[in-house]
Amino acid sequence: MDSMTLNKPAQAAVAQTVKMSARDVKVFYGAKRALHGVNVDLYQNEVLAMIGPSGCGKSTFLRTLNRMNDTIDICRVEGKILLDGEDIYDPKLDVVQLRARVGMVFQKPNPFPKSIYENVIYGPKLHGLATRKDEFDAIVETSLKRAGLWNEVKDRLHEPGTGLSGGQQQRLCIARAVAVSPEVILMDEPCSALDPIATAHIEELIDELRESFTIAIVTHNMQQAARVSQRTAFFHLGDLVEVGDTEEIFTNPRDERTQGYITGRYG
Ligand SMILES: Nc1ncnc2c1ncn2[C@@H]1O[C@H](COP(=O)(O)OP(=O)(O)OP(=O)(O)O)[C@@H](O)[C@H]1O
Repeated sequence: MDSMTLNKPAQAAVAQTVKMSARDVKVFYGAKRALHGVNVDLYQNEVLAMIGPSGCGKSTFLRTLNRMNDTIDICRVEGKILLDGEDIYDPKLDVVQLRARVGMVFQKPNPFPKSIYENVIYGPKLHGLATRKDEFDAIVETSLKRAGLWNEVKDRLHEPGTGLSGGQQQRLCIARAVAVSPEVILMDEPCSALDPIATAHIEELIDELRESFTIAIVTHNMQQAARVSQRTAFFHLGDLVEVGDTEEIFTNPRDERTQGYITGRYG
């Protein structure tokens, strides 16, 4: 069912409200084609995991979803990416606004060299979401709470974000992403630079964030994909080979390439 009803509760993943759609998405770096025509929907209040061997195009695809590929000169995107049914590659579309609606968390925690407080209010300031100090204070508190970081930093909000541990920095980056109230959050291997405890913390957080956002996560870690996602997409050599319920993909994949990857035969 592709109803466009918004503000559904977490179990909406079952009802499958489509938030974003990729239609025959091809990506080229110069003459080289990195994606061969990807079709997939992202459902509201769902975590979609993207897995596959190195170089298969997972990150390239993730970056098409908020036009991060625009920053790469030789990169060209064909096909359609729809957000709430609207083409995000429409030339009239404001890319800064798009990235507020579709936020991103990167592999390496990358807080700005500013205070924890300034990191969180950076986006809201840029987008004019608040003007008064009490409004910014409220955004900082809510965002840090959502990112599971408030209790650890509430007494040192004006200390540098770069002084936090790696796991805390990544949660600060998540707080920075949620501070602008995005609808979709893209995560590109958000735990690969973190230890197992910090990783477990982020995974729990992803599950909580799903109640409010649509999440797409690229991961090399198949256990992580199995733990955090409701659906998984398997990419191979620029093709989206199959996408389905995570449990199904990991226990009963349809394609032998998926089977080969999840059983460790390659990748
Ligand atoms: N900026 C770029 N310029 C040229 N080619 C690129 C660029 N970024 C990616 N590619 C190529 O596109 C293909 C897909 O790369 P991509 O990084 O999307 O794969 P991936 O599945 O995310 O890999 P990994 O798991 O190693 O991060 C690869 O062949 C890669 O070399």
